[in-house]
Amino acid sequence: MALSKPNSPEPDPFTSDTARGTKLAALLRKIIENEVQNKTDHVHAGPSDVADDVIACLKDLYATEYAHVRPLPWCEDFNLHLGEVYTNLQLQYRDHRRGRFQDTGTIVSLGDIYNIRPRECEVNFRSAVRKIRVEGDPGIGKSCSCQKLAYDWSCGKLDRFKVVFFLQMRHLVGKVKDEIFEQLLPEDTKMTPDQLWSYIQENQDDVLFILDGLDELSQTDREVTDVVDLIQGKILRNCHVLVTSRPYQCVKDLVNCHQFYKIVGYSKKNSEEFIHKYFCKSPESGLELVKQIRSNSTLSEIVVNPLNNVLICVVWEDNNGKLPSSKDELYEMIVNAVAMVQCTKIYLPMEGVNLPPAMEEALRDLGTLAWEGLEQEQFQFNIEQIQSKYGTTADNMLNMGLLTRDYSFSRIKRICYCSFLHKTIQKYMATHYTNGPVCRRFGVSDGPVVNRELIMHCYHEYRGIQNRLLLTLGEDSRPLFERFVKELNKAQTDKDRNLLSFLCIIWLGTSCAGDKMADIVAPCLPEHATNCGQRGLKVFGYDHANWCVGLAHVLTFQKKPPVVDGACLIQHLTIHCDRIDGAHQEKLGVLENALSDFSAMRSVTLVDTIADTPLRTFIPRCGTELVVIRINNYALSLLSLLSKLEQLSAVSALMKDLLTYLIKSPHLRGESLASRFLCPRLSTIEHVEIAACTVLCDPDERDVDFSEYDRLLALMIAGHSRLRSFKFEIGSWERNDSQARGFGNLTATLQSISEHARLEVVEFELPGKDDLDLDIEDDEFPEVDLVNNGLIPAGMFVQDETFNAEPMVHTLTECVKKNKVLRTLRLRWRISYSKGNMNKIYHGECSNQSLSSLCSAIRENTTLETLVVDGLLSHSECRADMISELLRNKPSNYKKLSITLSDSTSPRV
Ligand SMILES: Nc1ncnc2c1ncn2[C@@H]1O[C@H](COP(=O)(O)OP(=O)(O)OP(=O)(O)O)[C@@H](O)[C@H]1O
Repeated sequence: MALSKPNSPEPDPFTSDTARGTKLAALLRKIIENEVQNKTDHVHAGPSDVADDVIACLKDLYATEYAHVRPLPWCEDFNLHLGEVYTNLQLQYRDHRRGRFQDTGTIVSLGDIYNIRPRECEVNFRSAVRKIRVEGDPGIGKSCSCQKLAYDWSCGKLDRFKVVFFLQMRHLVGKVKDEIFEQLLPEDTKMTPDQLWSYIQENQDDVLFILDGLDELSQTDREVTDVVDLIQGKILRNCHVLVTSRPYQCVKDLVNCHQFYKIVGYSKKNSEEFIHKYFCKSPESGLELVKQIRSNSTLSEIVVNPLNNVLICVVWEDNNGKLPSSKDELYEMIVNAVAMVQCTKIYLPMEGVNLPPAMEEALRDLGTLAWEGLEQEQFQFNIEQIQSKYGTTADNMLNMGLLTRDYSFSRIKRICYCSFLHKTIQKYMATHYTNGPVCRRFGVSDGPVVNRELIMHCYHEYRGIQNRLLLTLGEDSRPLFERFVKELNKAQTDKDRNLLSFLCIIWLGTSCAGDKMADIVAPCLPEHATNCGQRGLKVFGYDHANWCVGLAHVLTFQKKPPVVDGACLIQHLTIHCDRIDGAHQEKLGVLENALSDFSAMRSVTLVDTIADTPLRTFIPRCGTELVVIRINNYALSLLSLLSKLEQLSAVSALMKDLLTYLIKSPHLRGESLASRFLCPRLSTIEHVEIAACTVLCDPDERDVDFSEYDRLLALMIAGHSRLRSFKFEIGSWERNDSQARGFGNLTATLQSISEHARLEVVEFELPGKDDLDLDIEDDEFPEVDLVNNGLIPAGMFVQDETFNAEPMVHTLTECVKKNKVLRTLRLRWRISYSKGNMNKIYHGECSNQSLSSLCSAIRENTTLETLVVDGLLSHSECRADMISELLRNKPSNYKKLSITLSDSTSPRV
């Protein structure tokens, strides 16, 4: 370390002093000489001597002040010594290659991470591990573990490091170099910040920085500090850093850390061990508490969290064996106890068992403070601001004990601030002690009717805040959801009910604990769920994905028996697919999982499926009777529709394969097994409707012959053995390739229909022409002449194509002969001209003999009630006569019988 030389002595100002001044001069000289001597001593002390001084100061600090935790910071005399109460925790290690957390076994405190003796082959690897990230939920013991690590070092248990700096991120306001002095060292430290920094630079491998609570570093401080550079190795790259934060926070800053641990709290054994340590002076009481906790599953879960565990001990101790059954109840008891103590202190008489109004008011204002803090992710509050905002109530708020007063760590600029004694208590206060602010951001009011306008306004105006709040509160937003349900029950019209249920599901999907709160919302939702936005509500894109997640939570809850008596299940689903962004694959996966075995869903309507809409996500594998696919606003790509159809049949094809496999496996006693378990899971879809206004060919894809559709339609019909009705409607074909045939040849489909045992209604409505998008040369199609000759309307080109309808007429005949369940069969090929396009119009041809066979089959069929065949065959005198003859002697079972021929006088090119 480079040390500067002492300055040469200044000329003596006192040599010619008068006698009166001689005494004073001598005194001053002595002072100056002492000062110079001090400086010289200091400068002559070696670097390691002064470093030893810093190390001694740090060890002293960690062994005294930092050796205690104060679980209830408002109780100054309630300190627990780490050496007595620290209890092992469970840590998990994240395997970088697999990306999953695994139990660590031997690592039960942060010190163990450094004390593991590396195997020889790992030495190099371990020395490269310098930046360690530790995450954990609130109250799980991150700070406590950091304190213990520093404490252990002060006791000589971590001698692998010469120096350990423990910095709390919420107090960090400047560069690390200065913060070490601000937070940790006394004013008379023998080193300057620059000297200590040089020492650290020269001894990097021997220095450990413990950085606690990176998530608590404010945005403003983040801009001035270099702590993130330290974590990322941009400065002091060979120093060791252990940094803690709450889960999923500051991910970007921490992503390159070499190792990643998660603290998951106490094991059952640890939590009991802590209780015994806590009650070491009254072991029977500890034993009784352990017994009570063991018999209460909610409490057993709660005490995994060390903060909750110590609070339960306190409540148990203070309440003579009365125990809360949930975290909310526990906090309620604590808050009550704290408020009561305050009343006693300030001689405020209780009103029976109730708190006096002044104290109630203070609690409500604390709720408001808590809420406003959460809204801005603020956990520390300026005391002066509280005093000026809350006036006379401020004293009670500040002194009650729910807020801890603290000074900023800086010893130079001391600011007094306060914070809730724990962040989870801030959340609890925000949701329990305020009727106003939280609900107000969601438009939920105390009025007797739903204020629809207000709810929509809040959604538009405060969606960001709503989002943040739901994420921050987690399961603590239960009371908020209870309010939503109250509002839902107030709804008098379907419009209001639909709006509120839609938003409730979105909010559930936004919350990080939506799965745990679905029980509140699910019983009150209507039977029909849809993500169709309400008039006037502009739904944010990501909220459709949140809605999918929320719906998944509701369905998962509704699947579990026993569902609340009288509560209805969601039975109909309408999804506007174009609003769900395919980028949210993960969220769609959550819905697919929940929906796949949800047997109560009777109908699914998919509106405006787009190219990447996965049908399987939205159609349960069992129970659903009706599937409707309706494309209103989009011209659908041909191949996309093909793939949709394939998926739809794949659902049941898979089941069929499984069934066949089981039936063929004698050792499984397949048949009975299959009928008991698999048959009910076989596709239960009874009705399918697919309607698209326009089918387009993707410019990059090849056009496909209609026979490709025919094959898939046939497959689908055969795959859905319980199908009772099938409707398929396409407005128009738009094609690039004039060679590919668009006319609906339904040979395979009709074959499949004729063999189907249940199908009663089949309706096809298809275009009898293609709209071809061709580059038409003027001389090839002299439009003007045609128009002038009055053959076609202006701007339209028509090309006729003859189509061999013989096979289709034959299969139709077979179908009408064979099938005895079909009641309605409509096959329509419409021709409507569109301006400006080249139209290729199909004219079906077949022999008179085939048509005659069809007419006979129609006459002999006794089960059909409606038969319409429209535009399949082109006009000829003979065909027209045969059909008139049939219609004149219409058999009595037909309510409607109609066969029309396409117009032979269509304009010709
Ligand atoms: N290992 C432990 N042994 C004994 N008590 C513990 C332990 N860990 C935590 N505690 C108790 O739980 C309380 C809360 O723990 P701590 O403050 O470390 O949580 P945290 O994870 O840092 O929370 P936050 O994220 O809110 O800062 C401590 O004050 C202490 O009383």
